[in-house]
Amino acid sequence: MLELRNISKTFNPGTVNEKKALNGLSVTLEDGDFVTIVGSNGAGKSTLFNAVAGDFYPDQGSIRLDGRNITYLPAYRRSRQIGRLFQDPMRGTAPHMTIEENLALAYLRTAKHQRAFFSRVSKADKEFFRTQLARLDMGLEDRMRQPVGLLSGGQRQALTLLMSTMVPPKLLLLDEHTAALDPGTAEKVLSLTKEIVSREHLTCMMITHNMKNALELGNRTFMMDSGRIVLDLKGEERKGLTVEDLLERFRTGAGKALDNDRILLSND
Ligand SMILES: Nc1ncnc2c1ncn2[C@@H]1O[C@H](COP(=O)(O)OP(=O)(O)OP(=O)(O)O)[C@@H](O)[C@H]1O
Repeated sequence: MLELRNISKTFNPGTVNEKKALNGLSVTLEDGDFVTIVGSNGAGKSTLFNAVAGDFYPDQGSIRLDGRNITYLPAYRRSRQIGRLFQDPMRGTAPHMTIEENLALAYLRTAKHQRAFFSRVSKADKEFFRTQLARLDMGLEDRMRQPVGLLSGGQRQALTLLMSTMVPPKLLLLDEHTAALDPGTAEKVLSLTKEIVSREHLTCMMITHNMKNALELGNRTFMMDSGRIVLDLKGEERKGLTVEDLLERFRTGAGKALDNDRILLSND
């Protein structure tokens, strides 16, 4: 589904601030892979997502999505096939528009349902939105005419998740999408994530600083350091691993201890 070949990206080349954020990274994701990603501070996790989403073009290497070379495809054209959630629940939704209008925008802009005018949201579309919202189990189906700005962070993040997956994307990128939520809400949004990814059979990558989540969710875990994937754990090798095992494997793979202040500060 996703094939990255020898991707490199250096920021501020030739200056004192030069930083090699991605360093010849190669990996292939199979259809339906749900990969959790952990790593040290500045390992290149978000940069990897930025490269895949097309926020910049890599200095070298190639990116293929579902067999198509998208290395130099502009971000706005990839966004129809790649869903993305960020840590900040305020990103991804328009606060002054209603829940229904936000859903309609997300729905109508996808290739399959692309229609010229917003006014063409049909009664059937609205009913579809209502059913989808009810699945979130947050009562949002009864608040469809309310502006999104009135929702809590967790409700907004759940809505963004719905907007990104209502028409299943080829790839879903989750960049610490529950890190800014309180523990109870984070758990709820994570369980929704699990449910949607499994129901829609999505191919998904999720960056997390929660090592337990990294092992419990998905079928595969990448550990990143210095712009590379130093460990790619799946199948039997991944089963039964504890957080301590994971830290030890990282130490062996990267030749140093995992250095991430968010992991160290979290009580998870
Ligand atoms: N646009 C940019 N300009 C300059 N440097 C950048 C840019 N984006 C990222 N970097 C640098 O590239 C390196 C990788 O950053 P990235 O945000 O991908 O790390 P990360 O693994 O997501 O880290 P963290 O867990 O700390 O969020 C860091 O040293 C960062 O400062």
